[in-house]
Amino acid sequence: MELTLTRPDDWHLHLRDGELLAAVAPYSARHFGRAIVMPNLRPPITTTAAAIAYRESIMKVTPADSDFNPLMTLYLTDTTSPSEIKLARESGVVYAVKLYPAGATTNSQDGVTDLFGKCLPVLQEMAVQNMPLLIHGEVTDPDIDIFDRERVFIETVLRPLVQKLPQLKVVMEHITTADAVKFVESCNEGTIAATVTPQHLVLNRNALFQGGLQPHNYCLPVLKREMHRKTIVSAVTSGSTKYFLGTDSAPHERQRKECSCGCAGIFNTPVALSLYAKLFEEANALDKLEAFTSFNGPDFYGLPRNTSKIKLIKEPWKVPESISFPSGELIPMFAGQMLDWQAS
Ligand SMILES: NC(=O)N[C@@H](CC(=O)O)C(=O)O
Ligand SMILES: [Zn+2]
Ligand SMILES: [Zn+2]
Repeated sequence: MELTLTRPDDWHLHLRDGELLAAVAPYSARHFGRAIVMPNLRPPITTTAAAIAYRESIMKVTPADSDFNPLMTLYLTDTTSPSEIKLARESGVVYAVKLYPAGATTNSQDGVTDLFGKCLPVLQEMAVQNMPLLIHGEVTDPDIDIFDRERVFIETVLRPLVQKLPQLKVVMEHITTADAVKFVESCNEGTIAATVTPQHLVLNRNALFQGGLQPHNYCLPVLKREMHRKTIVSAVTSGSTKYFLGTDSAPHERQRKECSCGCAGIFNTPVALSLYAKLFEEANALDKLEAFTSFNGPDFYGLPRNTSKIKLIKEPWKVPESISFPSGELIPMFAGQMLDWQAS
């Protein structure tokens, strides 16, 4: 079997910098037309000037024969100014602003400590500039069970935010719960949307402990119960335009995953399209795959859909065991396993 799709975009991607950037960028450029590039570097990308410089370093390692277009984001802090949002909009390079609650995930230590107390003027300016807010939607209170942090964030931050600023475009990134699906369904189309990763569609939390601790299945928000996975699968395969592809591919060098306190993040770019296709096939919804991978994202961002195509062929292939780069190696999601769909 063979499918031809409009070239997909990745609306949530970590490209990192330095050697890691050079190692992973070609994998994204091979399959995706554009990607929303996350700003959680050290130091984070908090200004338009830094975003422009970061984009140049991505372009330097993008293969010459690809027209991969990185769409940049700014990292929201307690001190981001409304004028920075104006600069970002005028740059034509920055397409969104990312909210990391301080302490919620990898490199979020410079994130926001009090969204309504510190960031309202910036959020208002974003609504005026039609600049989407992308959210890592988890509370950081250590007393809240880690499996409940998304649900509590929806109740305490997201719903009040949408009520206060109904004009602001919001993407709830990497949704993991039935609560998130219910929230997105209750909101206006075109204003609130969600990205969904391959891992949250094909794995539940058992995958963290299958036969022993599995660090390469560890990401944030952490995998949830099967009930949540099933609800997310139904939502994305329903044909709703509110959901779109965002891999959240988040590479960490092998030793930083396989150690006594491993980093959160799954390097899934090499297998992402393959897994999305498998999932839609199993749900008997292959006819809805292209909207999820290639239409809903650009439509939400108000950008043109890609014009070039990509082929997905149902032919078994083996995921590499590891991918080396000069100072280390990366273990991709499903390393060494056989998958059905191949993208080319
Ligand atoms: N998803 C992850 O587990 N990690 C991401 C950060 C994020 O997207 O939350 C990373 O940058 O490593
Ligand atoms: Zn996140
Ligand atoms: Zn991410």
